[in-house]
Amino acid sequence: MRRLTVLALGEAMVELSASPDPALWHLGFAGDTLNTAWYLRRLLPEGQAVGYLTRVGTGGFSTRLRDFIAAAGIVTDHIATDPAREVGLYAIDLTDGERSFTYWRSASAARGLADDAGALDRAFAEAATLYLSGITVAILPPAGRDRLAVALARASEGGARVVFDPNLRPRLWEDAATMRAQITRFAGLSDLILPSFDDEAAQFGDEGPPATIARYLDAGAGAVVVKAAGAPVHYGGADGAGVVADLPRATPVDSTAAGDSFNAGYLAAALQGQPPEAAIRAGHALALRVIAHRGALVPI
Ligand SMILES: O=C(O)C(=O)C[C@H](O)[C@H](O)COP(=O)(O)O
Repeated sequence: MRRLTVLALGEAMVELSASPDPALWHLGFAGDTLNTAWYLRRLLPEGQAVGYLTRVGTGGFSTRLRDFIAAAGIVTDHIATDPAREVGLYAIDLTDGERSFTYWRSASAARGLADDAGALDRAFAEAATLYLSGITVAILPPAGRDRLAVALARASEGGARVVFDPNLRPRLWEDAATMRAQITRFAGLSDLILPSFDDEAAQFGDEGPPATIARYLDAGAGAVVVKAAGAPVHYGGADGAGVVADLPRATPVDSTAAGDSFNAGYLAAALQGQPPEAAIRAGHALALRVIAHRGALVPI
């Protein structure tokens, strides 16, 4: 038995989200893979441990972030410290409930999360499922991406399952061609990919969700579930193929973390043995609750 049911890896940041009073901003903590880990911790049974792997600094905000993750019940043993750097920050701007982000993260400690190959191997050996995103890869220097790919391939050979959300953020990448090449590379190392159709269409030119599925299966992914913001969800690959069409829709208060929470709902259901269609419904139901509130992490 591996100690961790899921180990998520990536960057957690200080989050500023607007409040009804325009002069007041709410300060929280979030980051795409942390959001998924946070919801997973709430959805999985007590005995199934969820861990988070990142790097933080030594200052007050870093300490508070680490305490926040621990207080959520997430295992923090794989959070390393960089005495020379600090955690990043992002703010959510809302236009009719649709979110856009402003980042201050270019020198964050998390950019070094793959600096130590031995630490990656030791952490990955403890986890049954490894969860990462395109943002996890985007923030790394080229050598970090290579170390991460090697460690994931080794873990996969050792029996770990790799789950990847491409979470395409062109602004975080040096250029679009590198983004597409690296996303395709990490997709090829993954057992399950959870892309969002609008982003995939914009960056890869996919004509419909079946094209997204075909492209990622061609890249070497095991299975693909294409999120679609309330439109029918298509899935294909090793777990079977189909479309879930009759999903309820809602107007978001804040769409932040819709995708991250869908992933948590999907994974929690799949880890309890649910088939893809039931897992998709569980993911969608959680995302609907999350977009009814401001900020990425909302009480459920
Ligand atoms: O952009 C980043 O680096 C972040 O991690 C900030 C956000 O918390 C997530 O990106 C939300 O993700 P969505 O589910 O796509 O709304």
